[in-house]
Amino acid sequence: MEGVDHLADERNKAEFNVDDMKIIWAGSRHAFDVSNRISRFVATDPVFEKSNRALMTRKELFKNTLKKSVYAWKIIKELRLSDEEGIKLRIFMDQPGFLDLHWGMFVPAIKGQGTEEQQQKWLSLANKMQIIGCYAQTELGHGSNVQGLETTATFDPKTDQFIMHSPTQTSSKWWPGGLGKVSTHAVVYARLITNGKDHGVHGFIVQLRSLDDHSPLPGITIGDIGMKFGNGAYNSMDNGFLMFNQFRIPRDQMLMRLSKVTREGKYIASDVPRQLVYGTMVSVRQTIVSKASDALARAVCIATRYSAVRRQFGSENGGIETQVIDYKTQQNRLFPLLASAYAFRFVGEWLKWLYTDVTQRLEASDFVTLPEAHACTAGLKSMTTSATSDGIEECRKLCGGHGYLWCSGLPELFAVYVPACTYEGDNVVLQLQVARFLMKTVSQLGSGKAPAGTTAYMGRAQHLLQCRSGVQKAEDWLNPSMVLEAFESRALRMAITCAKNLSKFENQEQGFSELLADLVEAAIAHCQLIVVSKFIAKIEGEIEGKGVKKQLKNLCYIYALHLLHKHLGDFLSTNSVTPEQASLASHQLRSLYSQVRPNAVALVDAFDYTDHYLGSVLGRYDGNVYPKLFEEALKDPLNDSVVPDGYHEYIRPLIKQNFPSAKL
Ligand SMILES: CCC/C=C/C(=O)SCCNC(=O)CCNC(=O)[C@H](O)C(C)(C)COP(=O)([O-])OP(=O)([O-])OC[C@H]1O[C@@H](n2cnc3c(N)ncnc32)[C@H](O)[C@@H]1OP(=O)([O-])[O-]
Ligand SMILES: Cc1cc2nc3c(=O)[nH]c(=O)nc-3n(C[C@H](O)[C@H](O)[C@H](O)COP(=O)(O)OP(=O)(O)OC[C@H]3O[C@@H](n4cnc5c(N)ncnc54)[C@H](O)[C@@H]3O)c2cc1C
Repeated sequence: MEGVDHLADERNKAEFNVDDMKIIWAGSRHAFDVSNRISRFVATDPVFEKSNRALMTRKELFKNTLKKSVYAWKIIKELRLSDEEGIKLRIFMDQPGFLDLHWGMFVPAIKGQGTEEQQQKWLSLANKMQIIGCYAQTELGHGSNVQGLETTATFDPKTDQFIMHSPTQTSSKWWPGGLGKVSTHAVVYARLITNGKDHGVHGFIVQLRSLDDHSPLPGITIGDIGMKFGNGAYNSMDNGFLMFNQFRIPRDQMLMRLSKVTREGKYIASDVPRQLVYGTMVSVRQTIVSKASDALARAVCIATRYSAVRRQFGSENGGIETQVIDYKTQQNRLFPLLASAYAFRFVGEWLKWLYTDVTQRLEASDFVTLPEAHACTAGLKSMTTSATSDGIEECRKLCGGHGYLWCSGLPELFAVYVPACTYEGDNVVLQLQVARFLMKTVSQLGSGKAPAGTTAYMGRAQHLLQCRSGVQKAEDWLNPSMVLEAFESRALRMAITCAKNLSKFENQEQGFSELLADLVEAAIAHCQLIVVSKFIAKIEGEIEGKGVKKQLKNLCYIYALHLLHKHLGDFLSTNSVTPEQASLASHQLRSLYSQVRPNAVALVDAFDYTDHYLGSVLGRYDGNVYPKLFEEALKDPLNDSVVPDGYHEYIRPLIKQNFPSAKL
C-alpha cells in the first residue's frame, strides 16, 4: 500500500534519537543540512533519474552521463553552489563521469604541483570548465610501478619545448577516466629527459583535443579502452588510452613547483622530498576512506531494511513468520557491517584531519609527518575498500534471491564500487607500503627516536610484548583499554615477528619478497588497530543526543570484537588472547547483537539516504517491497509483449519439432 510505513514498528522500537545520530553521521549540523538539502534536490529532478540506466546501451549511457554532468555544472553555476554543495551534488547524482576526474584529480594535481603562475593560468580555465582535464598516469604496461612508466618528455633546447613520446605499445596511457572521449587536457606523467639524462617521472599539462572541434591534436592517438565489469555501472566513464608521437608542448607546461627545467635545459631539483609528486594520489586515497563508509552504508541500509521486511519460517499455528533479521546468523553477518560503516566514517573524519595537518606542515616545509600520512592514507584506503567490496557482496547474499535482482541496487553498487580495490593503488601494493613503514619503525625502536602518531604504541614494546590480556568475564570486552591492548599487542607482535624473520636474510629486499604475505597481514593488523582506536576515541569524546552514545558504544565493540573473531588465528598465535578470552568475546558479541537489534532500522535511517540515492526496491524507506518488485518486473522490455520476439523463429519450431534437419 502506498503511503503506509511498513517499517513503522521497527522505527518505534528505536532507543535513541535518530535526528541526533544523523548529525553525528554527517559530521556536523551544517554538513547534515547540506547533504539533506542537496540529496532531496537531486532526488526530485527528473534529469537525475537513474533507474533506467541498466537497459541503456554503452553509447546511450555515455550520452546520458554527459547530459547529467553538464546539467549538474549548470545548476552549480546558476544557483552559485559552494564547493561543498557542488561535491554533494556530484555524489548524489551517483553516476561516474568525467567531472570526477576533472575536479578530483586534474585540478588537485595542478594545485599541488603547479607553480603560482601555472595555477593562475590553468586553474582559471579549469575552474570555469573552459578546459576539461583528467589524470593520465597509468600505462598499459605499468600501473603500480610508477617509476616504471615509459612515456618520455624530452627537453628540446632549440625550441624550448618538451617532446612527449610513447616509445612502445606498453607505454600507451591506459585507464585514465575521462580521457577516452571527453577531456581536452590531461596531467600526464612521463619520464623527464634533459641533456640525455633521465630524471624520473614528472607531471606535465598537455592539451589533447582541439577546443574548436574536439578532434585529437596531430601527434595524439586517443580512444576508449572498452566495456568494463558489469552492465551499466562504471561504463558511464570513458576510461581511455593515449599515445604520443613526438608531440610537442611548451617548457612551461611541466608542473614546476617541485622541480624545474631552465631555458638552457638544466634540471633543478628542489629540496622537498621527490615523493610529493605522488601528492594527488595521497589526497584522493584520503577521500576514498570516507567514500567507503558511504558505499558500505548504502548496502547495509538496503540489507537491514529488507531483513526487517523479509519473513521466513517460524510460524506457529498459522501465525506470522520470523523476520529474517531476528536470526542470529543474519545478525552475525549484518551487524558487523553496520558497525564497519560507522567505524569507517569516523576513521575517515580523522584521516581528513591528518591530511589537512600534513598539508599545512608541507606548506611550512615540515616533512616529518609525510611518511605517516602516506602509510595511513595507503593502508586505510586499502583496508576500507577491501572490507567494503566484500561487505556489499555479503549484503547481496543477506537479501537472498532478490538481492541478485538489478533493482535491489546491490549488483550495480558492487560493480561500481569494486574497482576501488584497484584504482588509486592496488590494495596489496598499498599494504606493502604500510609494511615497509612498520619495518622501518621497528628497526628504529631503541634508537632513542620514539615512534609517534599511529605507531606510538610501538614505543611501549616492552610492555606489549610481555603483557597478558586481563579479560576475565564477557563484560571486560567492553573495557576500551582491554580491547586496545589486545589489538596493540597483536599488531606489534606480528610486526616484530616479521622484522625478526626479515633479519634472517642477508639481503633485506630478498627477505621482503619472501615474506610479502606475512607483511601484508601485519600491515592489516596495524590498520585495524587504527580504526578501532579512532572509534574508541570517538565514543570517549563528547556526543550529544538521547541514547546516541550508547548505540555508538555497542557498534564500536561489535566492530572490534568481530575483527577479533575473524582474525582469531592472529590473536591466538601471538598470545594476545587465550581461547577462553576469545570465547568470552563471542559471548559478548551475541549480547551486543541483541542490543543493536531493536535499533537496527533506525541506525540505517540515520544515514539519511533518499530512495533515489539508494536506488533499491529492497531498501525503500517505507519497506513496501513486494508490490514494487512486481512493478519493476513489469517494466522490463521482455514484458512488453506476452509472446516474445523469437517465438516464431525458435520456440515454435522447437516444440513442433519442425526445424530443418541438421547437417554435419
Ligand atoms: C575515481 C578513480 C580514479 C582513479 C585514479 C587512479 O587510479 S590514478 C593512478 C593511481 N596509481 C597508483 O596509485 C599507483 C600505485 N603505486 C604507487 O603509488 C607507488 O609507485 C608505490 C607507492 C607503490 C611505490 O613507490 P616508489 O616507486 O617510489 O617505491 P618505493 O617503495 O621505493 O618508495 C620510495 C619511498 O617513497 C615513499 N612513498 C611512496 N609513495 C609515497 C607517497 N604517495 N607519499 C609519500 N611518500 C611516498 C615510500 O614510503 C618510500 O619511503 P622510504 O622507505 O624511502 O622512506
Ligand atoms: C576503474 C578504474 C579507474 C582508473 N582510473 C585511473 C585514472 O584516472 N588515471 C590513472 O592514471 N589510472 C587509473 N586507473 C589505473 C589504476 O590506478 C591501476 O590499475 C592501479 O594502480 C593498479 O595498477 P595495475 O593495473 O598496474 O596493477 P598490477 O600492479 O599489474 O597488479 C596486478 C597484480 O599484481 C600484484 N602486484 C603488483 N605489484 C606487486 C608487488 N610489488 N608485490 C606484490 N604484488 C604485486 C597486485 O597485487 C595485483 O594482484 C584506473 C583503474 C581502474 C580499474
